[in-house]
Amino acid sequence: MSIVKYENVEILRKEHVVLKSVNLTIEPGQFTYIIGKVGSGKSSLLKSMYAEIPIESGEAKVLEYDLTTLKRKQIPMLRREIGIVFQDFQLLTDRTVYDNLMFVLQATGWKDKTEMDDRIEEVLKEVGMLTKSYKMPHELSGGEQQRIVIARALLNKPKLILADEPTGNLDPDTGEQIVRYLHDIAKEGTAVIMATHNFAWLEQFPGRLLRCSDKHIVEESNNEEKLECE
Ligand SMILES: Nc1ncnc2c1ncn2[C@@H]1O[C@H](COP(=O)(O)OP(=O)(O)OP(=O)(O)O)[C@@H](O)[C@H]1O
Repeated sequence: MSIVKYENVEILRKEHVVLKSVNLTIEPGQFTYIIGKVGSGKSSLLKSMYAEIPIESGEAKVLEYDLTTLKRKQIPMLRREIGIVFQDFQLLTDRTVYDNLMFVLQATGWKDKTEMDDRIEEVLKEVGMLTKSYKMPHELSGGEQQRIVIARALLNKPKLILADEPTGNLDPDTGEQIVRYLHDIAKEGTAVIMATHNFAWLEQFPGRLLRCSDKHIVEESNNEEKLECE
């Protein structure tokens, strides 16, 4: 089963067409970059995938959910299966890393305390942040916070991760580490879609390249071998 299947989709923001005739299929384990100018629709495309923006026309499926008929009460179920790494979903500043992660587990129906602790430990280990679980977010650097955001996105073993400019505010080395984590996650079978302005990453972390341009999604390359950048 494809992770995302869009056919002839149109995406509007306040009655203004942002993207049209979007035909896009994302398969498990695919690592996809979305590039394009400021305001070209990268975030809007990703937001449509977690039902933040409605799909006005066309056919759109994400995992087993049909976005065109999705009921409001199904949205949390869909989001539980997607890891979201977005500026709009920062860590809660009033609680520790551990409590941030626990909050998500509780909100998504986990009950067994030992299982919850084990899962928190696993995801923190995965992003190299095991020793930071009792830190408050403000005690962490931007890169460390972003790693925790990724750990949080991994909690429910998502089949899809949507990341919007995950390296935006980071220095190049820390940014590289973040892309490396996401790329490794894709190698283990999770589809990752990452909007970015910096597609130089492609050299180091091969993937599929889509461009938002002139209200369309253009496939620049679908070759996961090492690619030449512009
Ligand atoms: N909340 C909103 N309400 C109405 N229009 C919006 C909203 N957010 C974005 N838009 C419009 O939708 C279009 C696409 O914006 P979007 O944020 O998807 O672009 P982007 O490619 O992600 O840009 P950036 O590189 O700046 O993140 C722009 O014309 C923008 O003005």
